[in-house]
Amino acid sequence: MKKIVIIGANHAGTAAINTILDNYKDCEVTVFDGNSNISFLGCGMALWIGDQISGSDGLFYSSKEAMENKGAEVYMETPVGNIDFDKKLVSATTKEGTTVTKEYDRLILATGSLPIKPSIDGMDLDNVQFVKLFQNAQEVIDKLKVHEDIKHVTIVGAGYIGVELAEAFKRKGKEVRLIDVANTSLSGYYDPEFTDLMDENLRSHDIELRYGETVTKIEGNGKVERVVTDKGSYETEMVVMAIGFKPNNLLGKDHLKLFANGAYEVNKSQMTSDSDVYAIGDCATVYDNAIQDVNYIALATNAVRSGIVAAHNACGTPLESAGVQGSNGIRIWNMNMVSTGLSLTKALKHGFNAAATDFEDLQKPAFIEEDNEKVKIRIVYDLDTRRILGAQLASNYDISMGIHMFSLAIQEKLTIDKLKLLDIFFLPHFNQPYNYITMAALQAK
Ligand SMILES: Cc1cc2nc3c(=O)[nH]c(=O)nc-3n(C[C@H](O)[C@H](O)[C@H](O)COP(=O)(O)OP(=O)(O)OC[C@H]3O[C@@H](n4cnc5c(N)ncnc54)[C@H](O)[C@@H]3O)c2cc1C
Ligand SMILES: NC(=O)C1=CN([C@@H]2O[C@H](COP(=O)(O)OP(=O)(O)OC[C@H]3O[C@@H](n4cnc5c(N)ncnc54)[C@H](O)[C@@H]3O)[C@@H](O)[C@H]2O)C=CC1
Repeated sequence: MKKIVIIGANHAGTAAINTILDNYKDCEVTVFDGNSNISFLGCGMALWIGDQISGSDGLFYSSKEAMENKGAEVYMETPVGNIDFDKKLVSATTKEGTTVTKEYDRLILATGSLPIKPSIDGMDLDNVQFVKLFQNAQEVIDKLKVHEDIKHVTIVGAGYIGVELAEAFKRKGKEVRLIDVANTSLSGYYDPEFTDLMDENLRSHDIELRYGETVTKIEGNGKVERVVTDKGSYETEMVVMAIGFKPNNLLGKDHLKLFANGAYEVNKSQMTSDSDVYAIGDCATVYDNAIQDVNYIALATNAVRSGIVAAHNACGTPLESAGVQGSNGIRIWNMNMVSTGLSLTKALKHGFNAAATDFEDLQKPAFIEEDNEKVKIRIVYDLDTRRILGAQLASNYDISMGIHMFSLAIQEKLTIDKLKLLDIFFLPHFNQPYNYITMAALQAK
């Protein structure tokens, strides 16, 4: 029996565990997780806080029992404190204080990420919240219920979590302020032509936007009373920190090769610099097809795929990841935005001789008078190689499926010219004969 130990049983860990248990009967699987729950979908947090779903039950898709029923030995609330990589031993302490030591043939690290915590005064005041775990969301919801004096919430970080939570708190009837060091929301994913649309959307729902400001301290008397930035001081009763994740590399940082931000560097088989150790999900790097190099992109989708890849390799079936494009999407009130690969801003920063081709039109012919919305598209490409580097779409119409084609185009190194005469079907219920993808591609220089 091959002994496989998996540390971390959230999205990446669960995918690896299930892949092993479903496909390899000759493996002994031991799982450790420091938390009390498995597979919490953080993507549902804003929906839960904003009362758009009835509760948190549907936000889990696996459990200790489900894994045990398939044959795994699962230790919950049992953080691993030490790994002896030479002797291949993992040691953890249970909630009751017992030490469990397990030997491994292959180890899979799925320890995820931790929210970035700025070193500023006031971080330990009451009502300064982080939003990563199920328990974090529960705490926010409980506080809003109990403390009716929390009328104003300030969110630091206008990335994906910050923007989604701005809508959620507004739906809860709170006054909401969004602060970011960047000059727009979602600056890591979209160009200003798109983020301007989102900011207009946020402003029209009375979200106070404070961009280009750095929070220098949080003040209060036991609990939060105001946030102070390099440009002003603002009264508030709750501060939510959402300024990104850092990889949780605590267990392997002194033994394994690390990426610039501390993530475990892995090859396309998810193998680390120690050939018996794999790393998956938010604690590991990805191969980014847009820049054609190793990168760090923390997304649940990457976590799941990397878990599947590592599981097969750890059990002896060679399988390589196809790489990723960082495809992502967001819906705020009725506005949908999706992107993949590089924005023009990012492409230029990476040194590409990049250009963008834009087009805006109705989704369907103008004679369709109902359920027909404007769509804005941008395709980013390399003027030297003609390779497609990224795409962005925005609309009140659900254009989400459109981005997958661009994801594949980047993965397969397609040129913008190949897109110009691509066979795209037409039916007035869906689109136009001169549809915006063709039109944007035809206009490329
Ligand atoms: C609010 C929010 C919304 C999000 N929305 C989306 C979305 O819409 N789409 C998307 O693709 N992504 C989204 N993400 C990102 C996504 O949740 C992460 O990319 C994903 O959780 C990564 O999964 P993971 O299993 O690698 O790591 P994690 O989810 O961080 O899990 C790591 C696990 O390891 C355990 N662990 C850590 N250290 C130890 C130890 N020493 N011993 C034992 N166990 C340990 C932890 O308890 C945890 O269970 C969102 C994240 C948040 C917070
Ligand atoms: N829809 C989706 O796909 C979602 C994905 N996620 C993923 O989860 C991860 C974490 O999300 P976020 O925390 O929102 O990270 P993020 O990277 O999306 O956004 C962080 C934001 O914080 C800002 N920032 C950084 N330092 C700051 C500081 N000191 N003060 C003020 N602002 C600062 C950045 O400019 C950026 O806008 C990301 O990888 C994200 O992609 C999260 C939610 C939804």
